[in-house]
Amino acid sequence: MGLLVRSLVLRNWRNFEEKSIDFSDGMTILCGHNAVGKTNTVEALQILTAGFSFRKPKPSQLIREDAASAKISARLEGDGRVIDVACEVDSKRRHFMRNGKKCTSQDLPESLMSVLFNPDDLSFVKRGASYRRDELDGFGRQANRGYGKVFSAYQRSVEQRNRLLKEDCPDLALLDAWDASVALGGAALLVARYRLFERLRTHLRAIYQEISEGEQVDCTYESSLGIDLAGRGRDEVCEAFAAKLCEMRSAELRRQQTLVGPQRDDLAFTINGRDARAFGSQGQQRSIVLAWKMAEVELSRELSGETPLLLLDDVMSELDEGRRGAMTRFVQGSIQTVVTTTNLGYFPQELLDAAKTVIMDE
Ligand SMILES: Nc1ncnc2c1ncn2[C@@H]1O[C@H](COP(=O)(O)OP(=O)(O)OP(=O)(O)O)[C@@H](O)[C@H]1O
Repeated sequence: MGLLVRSLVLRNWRNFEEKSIDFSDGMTILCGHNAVGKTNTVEALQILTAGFSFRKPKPSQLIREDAASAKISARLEGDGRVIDVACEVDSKRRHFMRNGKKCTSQDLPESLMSVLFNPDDLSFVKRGASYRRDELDGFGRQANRGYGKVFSAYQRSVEQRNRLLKEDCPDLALLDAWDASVALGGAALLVARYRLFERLRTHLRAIYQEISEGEQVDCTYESSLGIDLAGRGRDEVCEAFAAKLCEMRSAELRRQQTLVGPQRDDLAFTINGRDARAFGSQGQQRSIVLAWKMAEVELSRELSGETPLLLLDDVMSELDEGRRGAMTRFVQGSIQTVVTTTNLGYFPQELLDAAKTVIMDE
């Protein structure tokens, strides 16, 4: 089964002064009333595995009110290995450690990746494009350290180019230089992102068909460069990007921002050939996100050779019986899962018998 999270310790973390939790190899259910700290616990697990939090908090928000710093740590065990990961937070930044030595957030997923599914994800198909891009990039950053570096470098170039575009009279020679840098970095990100997308898409199609009794889902990557990225290498994409920046120059000067590139792309889903956003029922759209998360689990396994940690934050109550059943069957396969709920009634007895339940109303 690979590495598993054995235990978690939270100190001055959000609403917790001091809290320790031990996890089972299979499913651990964190059950408790609203605001008891279930999501805060899941967030700590995500930070110690993925290296980031879906809430995108400032460091100070992670520290318990009236405390100066916070610390979370987890012990990972499996296949004869023991790895201790930790994150200390002060008011300005987070400091990561693996086996007592300093490391970066990008080092953590090399030990164990995680896939998180929460109620906000249920509108994955319908929400703004940035939500879908974040999902893809968040997965990419875990799957490959290089992805994170390429992503951050591109983001910095675009920010600097945007700053220049916002000046009263931008220096056009300098803008040319930024165009070259943005096209180069953007092409690297696009090629990496598209490769990841293609592999997720393959799993998505197969899983969706299984959970929806034969309906066909598909997903396309919509590039703001107006090109099909399939089969294109970095040089070709860089050339297309540079040409597009030339074409867009007057519009970008007018609008004072970079209007094309990975930060403008989107994913679009179809069900049996029809646009899932416009025509899909709420249930079908939820099946897409369920299948997408399962696809991330499968691809994590493929890429890292380890089964990721699955974090299901309060989603069981949001799924209808059929989809809850699909999720239940999926987690009954060998994957360590941490689930939060306010109500154990959403879980079949068979699952409750096999799971470890941690009551958090303290
Ligand atoms: N830095 C902090 N210091 C103190 N309390 C905090 C801090 N950050 C968050 N909290 C509090 O933690 C509490 C628990 O939040 P959490 O989101 O984990 O709840 P939950 O158990 O998942 O609840 P629900 O079932 O409603 O989703 C909230 O009341 C929140 O205000």
